[in-house]
Amino acid sequence: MHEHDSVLSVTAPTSGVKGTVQVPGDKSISHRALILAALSEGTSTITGLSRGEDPTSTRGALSRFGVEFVDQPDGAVLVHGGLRHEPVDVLDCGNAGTGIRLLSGVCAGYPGLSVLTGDQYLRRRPMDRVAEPLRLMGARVDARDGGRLAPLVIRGGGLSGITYELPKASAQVKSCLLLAGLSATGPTTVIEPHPTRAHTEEMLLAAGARIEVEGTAVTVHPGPLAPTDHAVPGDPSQAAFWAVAAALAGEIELPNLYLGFGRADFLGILRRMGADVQVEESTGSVRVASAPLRGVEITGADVPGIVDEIPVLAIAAAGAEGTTVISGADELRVKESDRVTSTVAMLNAFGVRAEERPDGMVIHGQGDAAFSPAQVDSAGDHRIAMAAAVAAVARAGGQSTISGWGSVATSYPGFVEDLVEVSGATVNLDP
Ligand SMILES: O=C(O)C1=C[C@@H](OP(=O)(O)O)[C@@H](O)[C@H](O)C1
Ligand SMILES: C=C(OP(=O)(O)O)C(=O)O
Repeated sequence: MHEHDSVLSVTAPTSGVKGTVQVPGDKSISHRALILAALSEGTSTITGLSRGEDPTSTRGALSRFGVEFVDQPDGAVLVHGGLRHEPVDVLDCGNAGTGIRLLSGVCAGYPGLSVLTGDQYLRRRPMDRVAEPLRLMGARVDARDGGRLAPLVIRGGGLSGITYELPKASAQVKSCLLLAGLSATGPTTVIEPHPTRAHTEEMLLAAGARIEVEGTAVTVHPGPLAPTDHAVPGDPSQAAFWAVAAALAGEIELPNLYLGFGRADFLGILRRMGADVQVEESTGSVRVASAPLRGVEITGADVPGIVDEIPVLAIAAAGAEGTTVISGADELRVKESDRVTSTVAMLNAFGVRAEERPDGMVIHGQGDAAFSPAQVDSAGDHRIAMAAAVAAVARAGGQSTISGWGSVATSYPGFVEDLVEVSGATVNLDP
């Protein structure tokens, strides 16, 4: 896997953005579709799968268990599921936090030895959040740095169900424990401090698992999964880049998005800022058009629903009138980069005044005033890179450069093509 060090130069026209973008298949749902299909005995079909490097790493990891994936000419993927043997090699999860944490649950449930690792960014992210509860279920889990960092070594099997209160809201940790719970003795209950995206419990239910949801408690009962056909809808967190570009300068249509629980809250934030947002729930279509924006307050209860969209929402805040204060967002510090630091550094590079706080940031919006063209370092983080590209085409005249552009391939390999299509920007990619 590359080290994500290419440089994108973007020279923005002054006409803003216009058009329709079909964003890639949802990354969260793609990881889960691959995992659930792999866990069921029989053949599942996945359509609309994200071709980003993150889900592709999950697919590669599952193939180490003997799961077969067959690409069809029409883009669908057939999955001949069933974990046939312990993984024959290290599971390289690449850049994907979702991949390594969900797969840890799978490995804990499988009676064999698994080693999970990832790239330099993933190896800095906390894994004790899954290691500790998996140990409580009876898995033997060891990891670097006193059990905190990947590589992780898991000796799975023989699990007992537990009731576990998550110390922090995390759909990844919830999902890890629910997946492990499929092969435990007795039920496993996960209690969340704030509700998070519900893909795992919804998709497990569709695959025949016994799932109970009561308030913020989700319980899974052990049992086999049935092969299922998964149609992956468009990724709302990728649509957020175009929604912010449109809110600042233009108009964009975004068809076929997942707008279910915990994923579309950025649209509510953009509305609160004053953007013109139209949603057609039945088709998952969203249309966003520019309007004068104003600063908003974002607090801890908002964060799980917009956790991945904050870097690009910060660009909207930078182009708004007034101050935006984001608090309760300390989880941003343990993503692909420290997104409090990298988002503030990106804003400052564009000439926008913004300061870090321990659990968030303060952004001094500059209303209609243009941003300065910038040299931005993505810090190896796809969302920082794409948010910077949005700032460049929506508000910064002249040429901006974004280093570490290669990280975008983890989630949105076709981003540059879509950027050129809707903005008419002149781009140059220096590998
Ligand atoms: O479950 C998921 O698919 C995800 C959960 C979130 O992470 P946390 O669970 O760490 O909050 C999110 O940031 C990530 O991009 C995808
Ligand atoms: C945090 C993200 O992903 P992950 O945790 O899967 O690396 C993301 O896509 O913004």
